[in-house]
Amino acid sequence: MREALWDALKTVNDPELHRDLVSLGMIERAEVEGGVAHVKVNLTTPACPLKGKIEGDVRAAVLAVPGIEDVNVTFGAMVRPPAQPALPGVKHVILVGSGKGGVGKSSVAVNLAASLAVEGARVGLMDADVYGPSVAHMLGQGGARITANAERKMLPIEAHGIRFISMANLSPAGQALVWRGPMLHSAIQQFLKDAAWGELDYLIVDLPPGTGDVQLSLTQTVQVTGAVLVTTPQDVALIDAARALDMFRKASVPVLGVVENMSYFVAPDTGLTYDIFGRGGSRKLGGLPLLGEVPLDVEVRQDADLGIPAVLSHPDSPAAQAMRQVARNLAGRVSVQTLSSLPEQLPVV
Ligand SMILES: Nc1ncnc2c1ncn2[C@@H]1O[C@H](COP(=O)(O)OP(=O)(O)OP(=O)(O)O)[C@@H](O)[C@H]1O
Repeated sequence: MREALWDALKTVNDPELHRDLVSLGMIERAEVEGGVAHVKVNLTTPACPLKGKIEGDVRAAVLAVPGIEDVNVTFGAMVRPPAQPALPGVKHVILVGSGKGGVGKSSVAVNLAASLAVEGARVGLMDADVYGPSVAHMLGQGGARITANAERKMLPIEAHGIRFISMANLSPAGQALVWRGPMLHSAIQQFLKDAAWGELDYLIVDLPPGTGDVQLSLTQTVQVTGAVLVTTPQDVALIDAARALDMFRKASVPVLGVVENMSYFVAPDTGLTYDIFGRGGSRKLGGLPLLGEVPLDVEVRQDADLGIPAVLSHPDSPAAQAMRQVARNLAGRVSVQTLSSLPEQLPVV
């Protein structure tokens, strides 16, 4: 019976990886007791966007085995590291970039990090937007100061389940930075390598807008899993987003997808939808996977100013729901990219 159960599980494919759950090492436990099958699936990310589909497929395949009357499916999750992890203890470094400023890149980075943390992932957030660091403010920690541990490594600040480091927590408030390329390069290196990040599944990096020194430094300092491009749908933002896309491609950084922010607006009084910047415009960006369309929502702005990500303070709002879906889709893309480059038969984790 046990063998028949495993054979049935071999027929269930991960919908994105198009490989069966057994060869992907995702079945942690599969037993039959008194006609009831107990199956534990170890997902490749706690933020798996296809958990419901996988559960349905497992149930259907297992219940087709003669003698099995019921099935109990449980889930665990472990984010798989790439063949070469980004930093010791850090599995994936994900850059969040934009061509144009003010399109909501930091808002997306903060809400992405908070969403992944809510799903159960260990998440860090590095504010590499050294000219306009806003992450600390958006997490309600603008006044906090970074301290060092006994090994003289910077200790990330913890807020809302996220460990983060921002220049805003190092330099006196309100002072402009006038650093040039080499100084920026060493600051970025220190943020990455001289910080006690600990064990992280995802380190999200909020880049400055555009295509400059910081972006280059980052891609040269660590093995980056990929980048997310944030844009609004209007042409003037898309032109700059295309430049950022070109930069990532030249630096051999895979672009995992695009987030269309301020995609549309639903009037709270009438319920009418307005495509203020031309919803769907980001599809013009050369066939990149669309991770999600986030509406303009006054709560996103208010919550950022109050220092609590919208996905935490207004989880049911359409913008928060869209951000949560962006995070799941991103986590799915990271898993696909990581597992498609690994060998045929993977060990069970
Ligand atoms: N979906 C949204 N709905 C409403 N307001 C938003 C939304 N996204 C971002 N904002 C607001 O727009 C402004 C710019 O957002 P944010 O700072 O995240 O952009 P950015 O692209 O990181 O900017 P910069 O170029 O300064 O780094 C902020 O006031 C933010 O609260």
